[in-house]
Amino acid sequence: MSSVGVGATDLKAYLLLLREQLAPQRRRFLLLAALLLAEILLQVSQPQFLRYFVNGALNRAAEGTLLVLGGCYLATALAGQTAAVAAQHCGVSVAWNSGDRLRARLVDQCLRLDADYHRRHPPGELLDRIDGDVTKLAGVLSRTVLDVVGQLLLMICVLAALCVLDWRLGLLYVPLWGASLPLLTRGFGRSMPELEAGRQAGTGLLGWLEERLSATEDIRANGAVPHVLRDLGDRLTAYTATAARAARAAVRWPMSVQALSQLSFVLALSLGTWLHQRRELSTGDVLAALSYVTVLRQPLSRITQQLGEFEEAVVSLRRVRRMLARRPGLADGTAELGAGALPVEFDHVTFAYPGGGNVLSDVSFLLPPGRQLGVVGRTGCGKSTLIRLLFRFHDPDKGAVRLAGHDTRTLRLTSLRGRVALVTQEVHILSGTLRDNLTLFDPSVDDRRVLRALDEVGLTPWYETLPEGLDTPLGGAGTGLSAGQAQLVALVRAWVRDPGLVLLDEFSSRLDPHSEQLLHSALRRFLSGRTAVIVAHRLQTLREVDQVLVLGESGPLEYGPREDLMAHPESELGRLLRAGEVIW
Ligand SMILES: Nc1ncnc2c1ncn2[C@@H]1O[C@H](COP(=O)(O)OP(=O)(O)OP(=O)(O)O)[C@@H](O)[C@H]1O
Repeated sequence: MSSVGVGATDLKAYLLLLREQLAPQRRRFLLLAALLLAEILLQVSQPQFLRYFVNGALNRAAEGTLLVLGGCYLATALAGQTAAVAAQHCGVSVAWNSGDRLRARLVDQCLRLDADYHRRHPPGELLDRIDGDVTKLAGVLSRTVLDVVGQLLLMICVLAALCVLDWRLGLLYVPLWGASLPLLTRGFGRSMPELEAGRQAGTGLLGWLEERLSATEDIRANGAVPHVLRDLGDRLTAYTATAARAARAAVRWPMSVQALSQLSFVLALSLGTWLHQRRELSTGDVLAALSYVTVLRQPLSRITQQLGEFEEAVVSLRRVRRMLARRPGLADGTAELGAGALPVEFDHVTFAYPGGGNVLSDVSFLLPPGRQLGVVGRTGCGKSTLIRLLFRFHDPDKGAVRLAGHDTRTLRLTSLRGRVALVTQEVHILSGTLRDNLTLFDPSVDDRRVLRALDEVGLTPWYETLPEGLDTPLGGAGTGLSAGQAQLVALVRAWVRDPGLVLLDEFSSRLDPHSEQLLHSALRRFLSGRTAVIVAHRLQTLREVDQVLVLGESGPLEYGPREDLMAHPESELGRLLRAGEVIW
């Protein structure tokens, strides 16, 4: 998509989004249109009352007539203001509703996009799209079309009223304002490249800030605060330069339009005075003409403002569309997984990350349902990658990963991830109650099931200290959890979902020996009757498994029943144990 100017594609996309977002709130949108129309009609009628009032006063009209005219003038002014405020209120509510719907769509899309997309777009960047871009877009979605059409209508009505007042006023203003329209369209879209660069720079800065702020502890612990601040200074300098260019580009165009509207007022004053001196216009007519010319300034400034906002919104629209158009790298399948423990098969699987060498080469194993496999090997040999393939964060380059006989590429992702639980050492505690954190906001999960899972994992004594039980707030300003407790909470999350395959990736690395002891007895109960693949760095974890796969740098080194491998002095597993690669 071109980034220069506002093109037909942008307008088409805007109208499509407009229809999509406004269809569910058609009534409110029509009310907004009616209010804007009322505001315009009241604005056009107001100078007429002024004109008749002044002419009447100068021609000694009856007091009653003057009172009625004055009252009408005030009433139209008041009604016009009321319509403007009501339109503002209605416009904001239409904007918020359409904005919220769009935000929900983007969050849904974000949650579906694959790990690779998230790796390249940090949360700060995504936030800027979900909130910053949508806020800009929502504003113009509700009002731009109505405002531009309404202001053009106002312009036509005012020009007609000027023509009726005196043909010479019409002769001056119709061509003058007619010429202003090409000025508007000529300037429109010119500042797009600068605006786009400004938005992109802002997004990049937010992504950078989010990354650094989430690494606060590491930065402080390593004394890196001054380096981070210096880097921030450099980035802010670059950002300010780009943002200033965007701001300058945005004001160039409205300024030329403003100059035109000032000129038109001076011309009205001169022509009106001249005609008045020649007694061809009454004082009331001159005042009405000046009043109309003042009103006439509004359409230009409102249209330029709306079009300026529209330009910014088009930048946001392009970014939002790019995000919505992004298809997850992994195509969804259609097959569903049944209930019960799932057999797992790796069939000559080879995998490399983009741009890298093979991480897994020709890995094969078959794990019957209800059995547990321990995966061991040196750091970086691909253990977590094997787990990620099972959860279908990635697809193998060669071979197939099968669950219950289905190639994972053919499975519906929601079915796969509903039946497979992944517990890693990275546990995110979300702002919400303990219940929310354990059920991940699924209201259908019964409290008794949650309490039983807490008990199985040995968290009951901790749970009993919580002031509000399952309603205790966690995360944010709520109760904090130690890293070990957080890992146990992650295990409860998995337990509550009753998975047919459990993937554990160094999940017990942050537990003290006592908690680890408790966890392992809980784990035995949890894994009984379920299939599990466990990345193990400790002998105690290995004791939970039936089979062991030893991975080496150039592929699988060994695969077989744990007891056989451990008993065999020449086995790879025995060598790893002796070398301390697996901790006793
Ligand atoms: N998202 C990624 N993109 C590119 N390369 C990656 C990615 N994730 C991991 N790697 C690389 O793949 C290799 C295997 O990583 P993996 O995390 O699977 O190893 P591991 O055996 O689990 O290591 P550890 O025992 O340290 O957890 C490493 O060389 C790593 O640098």
